[in-house]
Amino acid sequence: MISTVFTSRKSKAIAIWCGVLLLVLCFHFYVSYQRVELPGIGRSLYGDNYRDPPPYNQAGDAKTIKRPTGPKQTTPPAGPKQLYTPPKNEEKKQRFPKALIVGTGKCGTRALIDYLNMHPYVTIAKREMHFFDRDENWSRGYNWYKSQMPRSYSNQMTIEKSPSYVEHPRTPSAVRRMSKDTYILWVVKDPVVRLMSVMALQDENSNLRHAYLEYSRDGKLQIRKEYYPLWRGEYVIHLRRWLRYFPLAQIHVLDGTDLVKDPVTQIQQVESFLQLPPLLGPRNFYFNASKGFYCMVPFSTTTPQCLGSSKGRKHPVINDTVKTMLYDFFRPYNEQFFKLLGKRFNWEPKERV
Ligand SMILES: Nc1ncnc2c1ncn2[C@@H]1O[C@H](COP(=O)(O)OS(=O)(=O)O)[C@@H](OP(=O)(O)O)[C@H]1O
Repeated sequence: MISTVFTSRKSKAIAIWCGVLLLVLCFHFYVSYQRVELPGIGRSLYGDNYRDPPPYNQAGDAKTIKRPTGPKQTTPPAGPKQLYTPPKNEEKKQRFPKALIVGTGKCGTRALIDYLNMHPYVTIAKREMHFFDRDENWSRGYNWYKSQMPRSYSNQMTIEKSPSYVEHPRTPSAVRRMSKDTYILWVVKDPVVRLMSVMALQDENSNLRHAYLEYSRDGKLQIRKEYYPLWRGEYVIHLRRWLRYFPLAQIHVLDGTDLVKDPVTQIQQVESFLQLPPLLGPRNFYFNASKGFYCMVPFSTTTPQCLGSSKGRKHPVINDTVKTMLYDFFRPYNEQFFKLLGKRFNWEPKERV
């Protein structure tokens, strides 16, 4: 019967066209499915909740910036260039940072600035400037500091990070002199975990690995209170100093462990604090299982970019007695810190520190 239907040449041509049409339709549905549904890195570059960014608000009224809502976009939006629009008739120039990542070292400061660097409205200083905390740089003056900054448009935000700003006594007043509107970003971590991150830098067999311990006169093992890395983890001391110059609302404190585990939530909170258009999302992060950390996926690529091998080191293992001593040592500082901050972090003894 089929052979009788396709006997004429016209019928054969129609059958071929129908076949081709069916193939095209199948291909189209397959591609759309890939863009919208597939999790992870293989999906479309712009397949998430992307909406056109709201205008960037220089004056900084957070209420005018709305998060994207509504159904998922099914067609890919415009390319990365359209995520950012420079102001008309304006030349790029060097500007003071509008936001500073002030510390604390080993808590995830590099991850934070590199994540923020994916934001089209952000430009970052290419290195740690140590302007406020190192005398040789400080003596060069504010204009020198500005001359080290990248060129940017007025609707972009320059950000610099130096991980010891937070503890240096000069920094809060000197930053205020630069601009009282500077946004302060501060990454902290469970101070015991942070200490182990510092200790990981020491050679495994070196005595320095235990430099935070000492023996008392009567031969008891105790915490060496004046050890500098311990003092850096006494966050409340540093926060008190900053609060003499900046209101708490201008200081965003985040837990570096949360940044490792859930960078999307953390970076979106930072975006909101900085009053940047809400652009960063799951599309910008890829979990690298072998590293155990998220890597970045900037808008311009689908290739994940991970932090260097100096980040994410193996921490030394400490026995339970020493662990308890350390947690007991930090607990009062932590409690005062949480009280002053008005929020708590989960900094209780854990398996791996
Ligand atoms: N995505 C990603 N990849 C790798 N590492 C990450 C990431 N996010 C946060 N971290 C954590 O960053 C810790 C290093 O902190 P800092 O960048 O502040 O260190 S430094 O003071 O600038 O040297 C580093 O500490 P260690 O694990 O002790 O090496 C990491 O835990």
